Amino acid sequence: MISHNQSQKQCTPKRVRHTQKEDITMTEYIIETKNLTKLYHGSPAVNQINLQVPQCSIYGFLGPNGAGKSTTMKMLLGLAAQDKGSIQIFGHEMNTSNRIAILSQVGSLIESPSYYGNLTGYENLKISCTLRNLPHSEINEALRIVRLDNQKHKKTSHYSLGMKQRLGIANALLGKPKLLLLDEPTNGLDPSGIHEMRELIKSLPEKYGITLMVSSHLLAEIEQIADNVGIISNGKMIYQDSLYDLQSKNKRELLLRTSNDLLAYQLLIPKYEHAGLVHPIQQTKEGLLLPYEGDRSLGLHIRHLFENGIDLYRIEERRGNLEDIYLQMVQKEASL
Ligand SMILES: Nc1ncnc2c1ncn2[C@@H]1O[C@H](COP(=O)(O)OP(=O)(O)OP(=O)(O)O)[C@@H](O)[C@H]1O
Repeated sequence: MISHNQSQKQCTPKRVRHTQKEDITMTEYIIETKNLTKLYHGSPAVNQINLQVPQCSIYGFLGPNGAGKSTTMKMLLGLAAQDKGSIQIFGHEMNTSNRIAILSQVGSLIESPSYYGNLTGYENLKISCTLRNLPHSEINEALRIVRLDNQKHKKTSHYSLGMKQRLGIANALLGKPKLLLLDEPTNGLDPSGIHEMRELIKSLPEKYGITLMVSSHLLAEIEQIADNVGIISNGKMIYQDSLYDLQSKNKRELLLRTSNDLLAYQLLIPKYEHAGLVHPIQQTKEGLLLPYEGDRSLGLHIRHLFENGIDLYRIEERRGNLEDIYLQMVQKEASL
């Protein structure tokens, strides 16, 4: 059973700002790699990455297909040998003598789990406990955390894909790990399965003090669960910071809907062109998209429109599309 202590909130997720490295001690990173590199046939699948996963966070490891996410996770789990660089987990540099002890506190779901279909979820976990020399008493609590306790006596051949994935997480939770590595855990799930998985992942740091590293090729997925983000492309880490910092890269804009958008455009454009901006206003189906303005200059614009007989129906603050920023980063790396 996940112990009483572990069920209590042990830590709150830290939103570490990587721009303030001087404030961060080494032990605040539960995983830290230095120049971690993996070569396949002489070319790097993972190229000198310095991963920094803060304790009690959900670290979203984002990158397109083939970027090197699985290879990185496999190296962290000792399933693939690195060619260069070092891995530190729980503050200890991994080597042949401490690897097993460190990894005994790490749970993972790397590939789609396979089960004995004619056995129940409970029986499958029982086998896993026996093989890993873990007490069977942990099984019920792990099943409860992933909300499969009502389905534990069903054969796994009758489980949905979402249930199989959650059983995989229950299996990873056996042994009460402090760290969980999940490789694309929502792959192939339907919207309700994705929602359940997302809620489960989000609950783990606060409720059970578990740090998670979760990979995905979908920014929208990572955006909904992660505190910190690492973006990998072509084997290289091209961005690593808090999700908040990534989101703040989004430029703010204002959407204006007026009684006469064309005239409003003609009235406002000279004000921006005087300031030297090129194509500052976009005419869209929804209205005019303007650069973000402070209260005073926005007030002047509104008065100008009003004095020219234009009614203002709506002003909304908009953020640019984070997906575009992500794609630009990835495409820039791919073109180098
Ligand atoms: N065993 C292997 N032998 C040779 N090349 C490999 C091997 N495993 C992975 N690669 C290559 O390494 C690169 C990174 O693959 P990896 O599976 O780590 O990417 P990924 O980001 O996890 O992608 P996906 O989202 O598609 O799973 C790819 O070019 C892949 O073809």
